[in-house]
Amino acid sequence: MGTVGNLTATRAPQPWTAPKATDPVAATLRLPGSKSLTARALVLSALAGGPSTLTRPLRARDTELMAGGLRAMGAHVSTSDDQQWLVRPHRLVGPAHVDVGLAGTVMRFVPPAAGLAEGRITFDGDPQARSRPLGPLIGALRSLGVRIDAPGSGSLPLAVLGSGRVTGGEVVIDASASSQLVSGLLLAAPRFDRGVVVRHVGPPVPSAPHLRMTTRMLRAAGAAVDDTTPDVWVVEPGPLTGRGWEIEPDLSGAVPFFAAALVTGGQVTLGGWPHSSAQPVDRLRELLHAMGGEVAVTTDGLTVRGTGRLHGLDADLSDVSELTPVLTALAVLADSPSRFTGVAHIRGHETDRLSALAREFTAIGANVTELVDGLEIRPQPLRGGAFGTYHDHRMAHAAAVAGLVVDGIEVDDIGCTAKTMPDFAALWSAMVTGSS
Ligand SMILES: O=C(O)C1=C[C@@H](OP(=O)(O)O)[C@@H](O)[C@H](O)C1
Ligand SMILES: C=C(OP(=O)(O)O)C(=O)O
Repeated sequence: MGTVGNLTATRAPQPWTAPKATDPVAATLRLPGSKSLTARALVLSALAGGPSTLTRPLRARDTELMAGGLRAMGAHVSTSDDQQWLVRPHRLVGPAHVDVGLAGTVMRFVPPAAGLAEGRITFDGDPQARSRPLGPLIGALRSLGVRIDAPGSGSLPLAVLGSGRVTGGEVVIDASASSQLVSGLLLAAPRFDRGVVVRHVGPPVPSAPHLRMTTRMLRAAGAAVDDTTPDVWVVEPGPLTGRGWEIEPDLSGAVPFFAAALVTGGQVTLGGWPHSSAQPVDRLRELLHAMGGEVAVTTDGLTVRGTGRLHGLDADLSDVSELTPVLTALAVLADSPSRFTGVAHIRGHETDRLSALAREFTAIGANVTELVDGLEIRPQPLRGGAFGTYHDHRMAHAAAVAGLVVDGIEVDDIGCTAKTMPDFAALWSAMVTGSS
């Protein structure tokens, strides 16, 4: 295990030996709600004109921090019922402090909303959060009329000195480091005096499906949004309405479980899957199909079946970059090489994922080479050993997938999966032992 950056543990790391599968997995799972849908629903609800509910939200570190941040600024957010959270908007006021943890959603979605608060709202998070890109958002907010104190200029910590209103208008931003820089601006924009016109200039913006999720949810909350011109998003000023949000199961969180179906030649069904999804299920279907799996939506849910074959592939993963760690785990176990590109920006995710994946998989015998914007993987036999997570939940998922077929993969800190799925280890073990 290595270290990346200046890490300070906030809780005792919990080592975990990834369970090996003795049989093909066969499971029907109920997994928690989508992080991305829950985060957006919380922000839109806090900025709405009336109360909202979130049904089957994700309760995990990232979404608890989002609820906590909005609450600290004055919104009434009740999360006591696991099945339904209630948000009653209230005038947003400082002084308040928002702990962003390591959540990109909190650090990029809440500062634009804080511009609408009256008073000083401070933001900071885990040590690793200070290396995640924030500069373009700080610059954009300043040019939209928000006063910000940011000693690091491009990173946390920062303070938003809200005046209770944001002028808004036209802004140019380089959002190649994260789609969240745009999503954050758009989510608060209906409440800006002049709305917003966001124009991206720079290398491509990643994660297009997450931007479509943002515009879709804004429209569902009553906002007028035009995203017909590539790299330009227009949000008109106007009220947001409170409403009931049905949160879908988290597709990205389900992917390690689906990967288990491919690796073991088994079958995993994700129950509660909606007929029409805001998550990139078609892209996932293409990728898993190309790697040898079969994906079907039935009345039982979203089912992935392994065929006993696991192939490598060349793919641009920019649309689904958060899947890179688990797809890398599949690729190291495949029968042919893989090349993943288009994901330079994941060096700014929870950790530098390209470097962490190359280092940790190499340490257990794999041949994984870093590219500027991706990874090259040539399958060869693996061995057990320590696997470092760098506080990154998806590194832990990747290790768990490899551990299905490799004895003795020791994950240094399985607790980091609490970021998006506090029960990951228990759900995983239940699937592997056949008790789910
Ligand atoms: O808006 C969102 O909910 C997200 C957008 C994506 O961020 P990037 O565009 O930074 O990859 C994704 O990777 C992240 O997990 C969630
Ligand atoms: C990149 C991720 O998270 P965040 O929302 O913190 O950016 C992720 O969950 O893979």
